Amino acid sequence: MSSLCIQTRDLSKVYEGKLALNRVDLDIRSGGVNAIVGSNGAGKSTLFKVLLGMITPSFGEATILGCDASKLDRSIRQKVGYVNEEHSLPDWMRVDQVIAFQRQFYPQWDESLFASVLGYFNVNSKQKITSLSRGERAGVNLALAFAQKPDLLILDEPTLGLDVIAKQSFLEAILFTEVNYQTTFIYCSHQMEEVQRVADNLIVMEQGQIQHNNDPDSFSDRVSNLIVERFSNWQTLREHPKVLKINKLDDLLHIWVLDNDGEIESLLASLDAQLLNRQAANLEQAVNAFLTRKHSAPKFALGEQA
Ligand SMILES: Nc1ncnc2c1ncn2[C@@H]1O[C@H](COP(=O)(O)OP(=O)(O)OP(=O)(O)O)[C@@H](O)[C@H]1O
Repeated sequence: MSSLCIQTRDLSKVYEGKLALNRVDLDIRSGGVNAIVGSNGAGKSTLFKVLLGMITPSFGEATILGCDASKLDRSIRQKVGYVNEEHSLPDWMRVDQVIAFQRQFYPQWDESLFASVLGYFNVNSKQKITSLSRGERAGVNLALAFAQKPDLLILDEPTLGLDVIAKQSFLEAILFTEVNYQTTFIYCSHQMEEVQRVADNLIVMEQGQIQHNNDPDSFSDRVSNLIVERFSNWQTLREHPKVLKINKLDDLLHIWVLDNDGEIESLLASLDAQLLNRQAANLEQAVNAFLTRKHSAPKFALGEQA
């Protein structure tokens, strides 16, 4: 059995009365690619910041590579890479100066890995960081993180702003590094096709809690789509805890159900609704339906009457 690279118990973070992490118990095994998905504000970045010792939890515990996250020493920090969503870099430096600066802190620094990742971006090493485009800045940041050859690489929305080719290369770099250097990846993304392609494990966060921590297929298997003819009081189904979302399509309703055990079918029969089809969800549909359930929404959607 492989060891755990992350373990949290009862981990909670409250910001000025706002609960961002709600008693999170999370185990992540060493090795493999772990994708974290969740709505905006679900607590993904907060979780990363606690794990990296950048903020202190309100209560509970977090361990990273066997060490208390609030007491990480240099030897552990050298084994952990982090790329934040802003791709923050020292704007006043040139690219080659940033490389020289970073390299000295990482004994495992791999120049050829740096060059391979950065090779997908048209970056001149004499350029000032401030002159880089958003995608180029992301490219430099990712190349720096990969070149450190960390045991654990945490990436917060790494592909935001990358073009299609750069995105593809980034995914290939993840797979290459994972296989060749046994790096554990934890990255959050809103792009399900990416997650489908690279993730061995899927962590779904909702309102500061972990709702799934297992392989992506087992999550898709939990969601099914019941297609029924539209009936008069269908809106009442929206309140059912197993109903994630209902789409109206012409005279049909697509009812997305979590952990379907036949209860919704029985309910439909009692309402004289005709079930036309039952379909399995793919990963994108499953995540989309799941996150709709508790997603913030205005009292009246755009175009609806108050
Ligand atoms: N410094 C802060 N002060 C107050 N509230 C905060 C602070 N940082 C985050 N929050 C709140 O905590 C919650 C979780 O935020 P977090 O950034 O962790 O979410 P996220 O899942 O990373 O979201 P996104 O996908 O939009 O990046 C949000 O409701 C956010 O408004």
